[in-house]
Amino acid sequence: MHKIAVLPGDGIGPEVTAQAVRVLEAVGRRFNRKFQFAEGLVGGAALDRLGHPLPGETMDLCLASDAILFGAVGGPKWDQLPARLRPEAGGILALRKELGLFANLRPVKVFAPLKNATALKPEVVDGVDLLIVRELTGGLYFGRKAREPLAGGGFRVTDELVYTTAEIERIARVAFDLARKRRKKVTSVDKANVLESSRHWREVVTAVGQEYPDVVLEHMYVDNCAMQLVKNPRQFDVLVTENMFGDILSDQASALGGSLGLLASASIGGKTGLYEPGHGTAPELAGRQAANPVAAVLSGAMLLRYSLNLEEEAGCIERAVERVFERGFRTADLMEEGRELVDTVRMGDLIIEQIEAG
Ligand SMILES: NC(=O)c1ccc[n+]([C@@H]2O[C@H](COP(=O)([O-])OP(=O)(O)OC[C@H]3O[C@@H](n4cnc5c(N)ncnc54)[C@H](O)[C@@H]3O)[C@@H](O)[C@H]2O)c1
Ligand SMILES: CC(C)[C@H](C(=O)O)[C@@H](O)C(=O)O
Ligand SMILES: [Mg+2]
Repeated sequence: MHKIAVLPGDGIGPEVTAQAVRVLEAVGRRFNRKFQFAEGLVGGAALDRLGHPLPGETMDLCLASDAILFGAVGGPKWDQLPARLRPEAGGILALRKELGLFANLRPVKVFAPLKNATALKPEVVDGVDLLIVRELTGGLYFGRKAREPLAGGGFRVTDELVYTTAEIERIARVAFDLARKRRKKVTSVDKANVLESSRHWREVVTAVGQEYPDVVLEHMYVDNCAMQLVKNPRQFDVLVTENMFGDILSDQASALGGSLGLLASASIGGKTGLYEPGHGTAPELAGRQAANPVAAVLSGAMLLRYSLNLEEEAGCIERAVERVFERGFRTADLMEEGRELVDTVRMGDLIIEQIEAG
């Protein structure tokens, strides 16, 4: 029996998470695995009901589970609150930190049937298969923050970017270990021409790289990387980078696949892995079953792979998704002429159908 905590959150979070749960149930039936799902409140939904974006009972549920399936949190309703009450800082960021989830894996693999769905030329994105390893519990997000009023009016505002050697070493090892199982190349992305933290990042990643002589290491400035991602994305295998750089580059890289609605992620390194789509709550789509649930569904596949060690089951979900695209079904974000438009629930149905067909 595998215990999975389900934290749907806000906006489209509950809609896409519902499909991910249904798909996991279908995989359970097909492979005779028992998954026990237990839902918890998080984000704005938790704040409205229980007064905190990460209530103690949700934390307890996460700690008592084998893995966590997370939707998305936040929205305009809660944007003006102080940080500790905001669904983002007080909810998902606090949860990642509490659980020690320092490594965030965000794969971007372009599905062959979708190579015309991007704004880029199909020959640029065809065959892209890269993995962003984003440091998740340090860097610019978690340094000292301040807002000090100035005598003459206005403020002096601060966000510090802090890393220790050990924090850089451990994320570098995750990247090199994963590269070993892939095409054996790591691109470390930094801003070492300007930032002291990046200068040290580069030294430490280089030193860790010596332990992996079979893996090619290159360093790239983040501004150049943003450009290279759209110009020649096939050059990349594993990218490893600071928290905020990884946040930005991963949304950008998702567009190679056609939509942010395809970007799955795994946050690992602590006791319990957390799996969430890379996108947010998309308030403009919420309540309409218009969102693409594939990022959430593929995050479920990553949960099977990284927390439960069920590789065959994970692969089954990934193949089912690809097959549904081959058959010409598209949610609105990926819609092209000559394809069939489906809503969130129908996309879930089609993936399940494919899993059941074997
Ligand atoms: N992990 C999280 O909980 C998380 C992640 C990102 C943003 N957010 C929050 O979500 C809220 C909205 O932020 P935003 O608009 O900048 O980012 P967003 O990711 O919600 O949306 C960005 C764009 O992508 C589209 N999109 C996102 N997910 C989609 C899906 N599954 N299918 C189809 N289209 C999809 C949206 O329609 C929008 O055009 C904010 O409160 C933000 O803080 C939360
Ligand atoms: C909601 C926000 C705090 C979050 C982040 O920046 O990590 C999101 O953008 C993501 O990419 O998971
Ligand atoms: Mg983001």
